[in-house]
Amino acid sequence: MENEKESLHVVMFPWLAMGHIIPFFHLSKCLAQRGHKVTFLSTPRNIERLDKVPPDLASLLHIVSLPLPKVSNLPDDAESSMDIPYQKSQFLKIAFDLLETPLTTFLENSSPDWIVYDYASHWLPKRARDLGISCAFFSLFTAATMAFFGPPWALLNDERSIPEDYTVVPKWIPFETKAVYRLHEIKKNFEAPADESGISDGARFGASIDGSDVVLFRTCVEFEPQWFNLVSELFKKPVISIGVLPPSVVNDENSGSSNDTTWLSIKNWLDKQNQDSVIYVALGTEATLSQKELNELALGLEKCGLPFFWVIRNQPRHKQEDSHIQLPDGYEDRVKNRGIIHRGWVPQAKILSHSCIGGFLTHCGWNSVIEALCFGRVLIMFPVMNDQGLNTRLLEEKGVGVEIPRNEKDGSFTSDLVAKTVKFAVVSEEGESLRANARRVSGLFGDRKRNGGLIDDCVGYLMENRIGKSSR
Ligand SMILES: O=c1ccn([C@@H]2O[C@H](COP(=O)(O)OP(=O)(O)O[C@H]3O[C@H](CO)[C@@H](O)[C@H](O)[C@H]3O)[C@@H](O)[C@H]2O)c(=O)[nH]1
Repeated sequence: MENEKESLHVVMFPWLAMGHIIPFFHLSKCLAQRGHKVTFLSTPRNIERLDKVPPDLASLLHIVSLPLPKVSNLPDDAESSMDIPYQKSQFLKIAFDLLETPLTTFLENSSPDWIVYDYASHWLPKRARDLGISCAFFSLFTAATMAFFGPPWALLNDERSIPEDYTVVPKWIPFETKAVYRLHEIKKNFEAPADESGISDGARFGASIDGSDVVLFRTCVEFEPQWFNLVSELFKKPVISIGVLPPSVVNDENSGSSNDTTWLSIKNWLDKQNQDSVIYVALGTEATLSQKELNELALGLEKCGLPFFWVIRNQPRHKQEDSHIQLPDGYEDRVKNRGIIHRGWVPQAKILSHSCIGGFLTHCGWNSVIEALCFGRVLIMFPVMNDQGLNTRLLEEKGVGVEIPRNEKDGSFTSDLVAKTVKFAVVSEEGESLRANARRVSGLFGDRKRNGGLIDDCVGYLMENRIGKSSR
């Protein structure tokens, strides 16, 4: 044990999506806070989008930029899923796969103890293993979602090939559950044909899990115990919960983040609203709406009569066909003072932490759900794609939110049902049990001590189980 280092060097390598880069960066800070060296790898434009490294962590947390190789059909400045329409995401994966060589060179030169990686880099475990580096696959998806996706053998063989296959409970789930996709949700996932990058997302997941030494989950085991036990069995390898990484909005106030001016003007409006009254509306960084869907959502918010703060993401600049999508004529004047439409990036966790927020109309991306439940906000659920439908089913079962009713096949919905669902969740007497459940769950999700303890345990595991434990 004489040569054993007392601290780790961990390399973090997320997929090129803000919903992945943000939690990888968050975990990086947690590791550095515990005295470990961390190298966070991403591409230049994504690195610019990150909050600054806190000065007290600068000596341990290093950001390294890997230029994204150019590929045809991918605009030069597109470096994350937020920059392109979903249908083009396979081209981003082609470029990402070309990072295999520069990443391997980096690993050869830096010899870290561990690399923590995401689902897209299916080639990474083999490269790391050849270099004697331990591999941790970091799941930014719930255990329920990962169990539904399946064990590596099912993923690698692309057991399911048509959307309908995903609307039934798979054979490897041994208990009753409603956690399946609706047809309209899974059809969206089929809009990015895998053959362009040569490998399906399922196979990427399969190889990433299969090649790992351990799977880390960003989840709360008490929230989904049955699912967590199931993934341990399905993956046939160590599976660890690192907790939910609750957002640290108080500390961020002093981080000098570029969001500060935006935040001050948003806070100014939020401060004027009554407690528990405002609907925060945001659909993450990837989901897009058709013109008809945008209209219905807008009219529903107008009809509900409650104050709202709606973040509308700038459509990807390269999505020509969407450039005409607009709010209904005169809408912003009609809802003026009661409804704020914000275009562009906002400090979402800070908004959700504000006491005026009475509910969150969300697409149910797992980061958004965690942020909302840390602050006990009831969910009005509007899943669009990816894992969002599966999250919605789990959250409905847990009684912390209600889904806006939609046609199962084509996803159509009405503004009247948007208004009715919002009012049910946020102000109705019948909705009180949902609100109480969401507040109760914040005791689990927002418990910093318990979540911090899980990171400590994870660090202990990484220290004990690195391949080159006593040789570096
Ligand atoms: O203006 C914005 C927009 C987003 N965010 C943050 O960006 C993250 C967005 O993540 P999420 O809510 O999970 O949505 P997506 O960006 O859509 O996330 C992708 O990644 C998630 C994690 O794998 C999946 O659950 C989603 O389905 C997938 O679309 C959250 O931390 C938000 O707080 C901001 O801070 N400000």
